[in-house]
Amino acid sequence: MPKIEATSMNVAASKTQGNATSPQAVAIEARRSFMTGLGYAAILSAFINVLQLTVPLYMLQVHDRVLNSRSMDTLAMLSVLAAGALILYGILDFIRSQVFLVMGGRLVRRLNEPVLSASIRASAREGAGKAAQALRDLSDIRNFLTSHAVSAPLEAAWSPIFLTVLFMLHPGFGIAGIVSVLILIISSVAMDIFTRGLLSEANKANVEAISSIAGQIRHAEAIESMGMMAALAARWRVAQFSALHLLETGNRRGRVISTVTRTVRYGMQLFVLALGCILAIRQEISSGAMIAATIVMGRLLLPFDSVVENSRQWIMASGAWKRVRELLDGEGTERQTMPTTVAEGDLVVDRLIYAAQGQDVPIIKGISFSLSPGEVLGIIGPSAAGKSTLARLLVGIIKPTAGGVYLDGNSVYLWERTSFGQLVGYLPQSVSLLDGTIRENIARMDDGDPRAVIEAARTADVHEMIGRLPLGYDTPVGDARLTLSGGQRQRVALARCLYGHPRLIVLDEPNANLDATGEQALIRAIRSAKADGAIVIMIAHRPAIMEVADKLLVLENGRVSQYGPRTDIVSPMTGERSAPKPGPAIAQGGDRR
Ligand SMILES: Nc1ncnc2c1ncn2[C@@H]1O[C@H](COP(=O)(O)OP(=O)(O)OP(=O)(O)O)[C@@H](O)[C@H]1O
Repeated sequence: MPKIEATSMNVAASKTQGNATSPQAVAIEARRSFMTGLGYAAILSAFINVLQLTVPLYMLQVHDRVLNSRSMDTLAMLSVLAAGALILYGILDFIRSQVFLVMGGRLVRRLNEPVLSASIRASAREGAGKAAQALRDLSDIRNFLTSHAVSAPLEAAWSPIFLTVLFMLHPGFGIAGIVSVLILIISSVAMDIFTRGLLSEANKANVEAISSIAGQIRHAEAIESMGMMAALAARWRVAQFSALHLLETGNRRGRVISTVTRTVRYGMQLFVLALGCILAIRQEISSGAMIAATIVMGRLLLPFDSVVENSRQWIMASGAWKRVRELLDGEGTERQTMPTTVAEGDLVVDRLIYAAQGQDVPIIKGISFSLSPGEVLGIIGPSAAGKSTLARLLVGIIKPTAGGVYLDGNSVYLWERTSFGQLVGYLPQSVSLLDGTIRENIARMDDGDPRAVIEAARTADVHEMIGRLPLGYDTPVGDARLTLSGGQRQRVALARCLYGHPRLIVLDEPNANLDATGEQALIRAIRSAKADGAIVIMIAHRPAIMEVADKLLVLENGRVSQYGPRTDIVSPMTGERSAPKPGPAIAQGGDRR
């Protein structure tokens, strides 16, 4: 999504740009706020656990006091107390659920925009489709925080309350409780050891498989027309197979452990009942104590069982959080946060070198040139010479490995993105419109001033075409809709590029889909931008539009082979030489790899 990056069309992302908080700081703050919420929930859980003793204590009292004394007053008083305690329990349980709800909502609200911006940037940088996964991860984390799985460990942490009550009822119950808890803790550790790795791998494989297929589905026309469906389905099966295999193995192991755990839990409850029975027969405890101990034992073991049962959700949620953190940590704080909205000066490309991540051989191998406002530069060269990479460097999407691109003295890469977007128009090689109306697309996904929208459309010579559409400027467009032809899309994208009189315009093959009329309109648009004082850089294979260029730069294998006034350059396309002249030194800085 390079064009989004370059023109900062994303309103949501843009709003985070203005404040100085780094994505990492937001993530740390979100985590801290989560831990604070967890602290409150833990305190509430202590009271909730105490109040869970209401039913066993009520039973104990009814059995031991009311049945012996046959006192209705005592029963009424105990019932009122128990009802009050249960109401309080309900209220606290509700408040605890709200704490998790608020925590989940707050976490998502805080991280939504940084994660969206980071996803867009990661996609622009690395073409990483899986960056979009982070947004799904955030939603999964929120769902996890509102599920029961999250509170189980907090309840388990307060198990000493129940153990104390069991010891008070009889030491035998207490010892049975400790043994049961130890067995369940061993179960949950075993669960973690035997399933965590598999489930994390399965989750990772699944995320990668879905990201990859989601990317392929976008090319539905090619898949359908050229019968690639079967081959694609086979690849999908293979990708899914490995994820499913890991998932099934992990789940099977988990199922065995949780079945054993549950059986142990029920067994220990029965044991406590039998023990209570023996103690009651020996008259060491009352029958009420026997029943109360059974219930307390059930309450003691339930959260441990729940921890084992829900461990998969914990593993998935921690995987999701890890991916979100990695995305935000990879963001870096290298962009400036101060908006700069003025750029009256030259564009200077200074000894620019760019090597893709993990590649030793640079794509751009030391380029230098400069352009003044009102100058138009045409970049030509064979396929894979590095023209589009240079265009992406010129609009600050990717970070130079060495050297830099400066507009009015400011680095285009470091520039705060929203203000930079207002000064820049970029038409990427593969044009895509965003989901929204034509008006919104031209106005860079804002409502935009209608006069400015129409002015940009007129300059791109697309105003009349839009007028003939059923809904005019309100016509919905986007990659998913086939409302416009390739040429029409390119011209709407050109209008978006020209919107707001940008100072720097970079056009990557702007005439690729245009007919002769469209090409003439494009030439008029470039002349108008030039007259307006903009710096225009255009990349083209077809020579027709180069007539509007003041200078030409011939790029070959990442190096400038010729640079100078248009009339002096030998065209690699036609082989014509207007006025022979060697490429000037300014066009050949940096190293020569
Ligand atoms: N992210 C990347 N990782 C690795 N190699 C890359 C990356 N981006 C571009 N390249 C390589 O850099 C070279 C230049 O690519 P680029 O798209 O800039 O060429 P181009 O001159 O615009 O080509 P064309 O005229 O065909 O569009 C190509 O060999 C391409 O494979």
